[in-house]
Amino acid sequence: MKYKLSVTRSFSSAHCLREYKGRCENLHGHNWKIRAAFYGIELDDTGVLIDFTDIKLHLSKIVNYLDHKFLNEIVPFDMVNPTAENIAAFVLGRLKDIETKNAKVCEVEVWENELSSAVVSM
Ligand SMILES: Nc1nc2c(c(=O)[nH]1)N=C([C@H](O)[C@H](O)COP(=O)(O)OP(=O)(O)OP(=O)(O)O)CN2
Ligand SMILES: [Zn+2]
Repeated sequence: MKYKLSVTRSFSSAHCLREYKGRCENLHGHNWKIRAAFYGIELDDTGVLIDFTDIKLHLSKIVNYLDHKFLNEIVPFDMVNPTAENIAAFVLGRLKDIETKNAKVCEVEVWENELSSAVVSM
């Protein structure tokens, strides 16, 4: 069997898309939502793949870094366009810090709004 756990957080921040031909090149904001998923096949002795609390804590730290910021001014988005795709990839990379023997980060989904999201997966 395979197990997949998800934790979701939200934050608000502003961005503008460089080289974008349209209104999104102008400064604007979103109420972003992020879902991070871990997968694995082996549970520990307590029946847990990875503690939701560990994911929540780490995801909250990442979200705090992004919250109420102008994303284009903070690393890595001072160099990399702050698209939903690039934000998802950034969060996925940071979540590798809490991977365990049993649980690996497999997917991050970032919503710009209720209707549009980007998913990056391993
Ligand atoms: N593949 C991607 N496409 C776009 C991204 C992105 O991150 N990845 N980002 C944008 C802009 O951020 C833009 O703000 C999105 O605009 P839009 O889709 O028009 O949505 P709005 O939140 O502005 O609301 P609407 O009311 O639906 O216009 C563009 N594309
Ligand atoms: Zn936008």
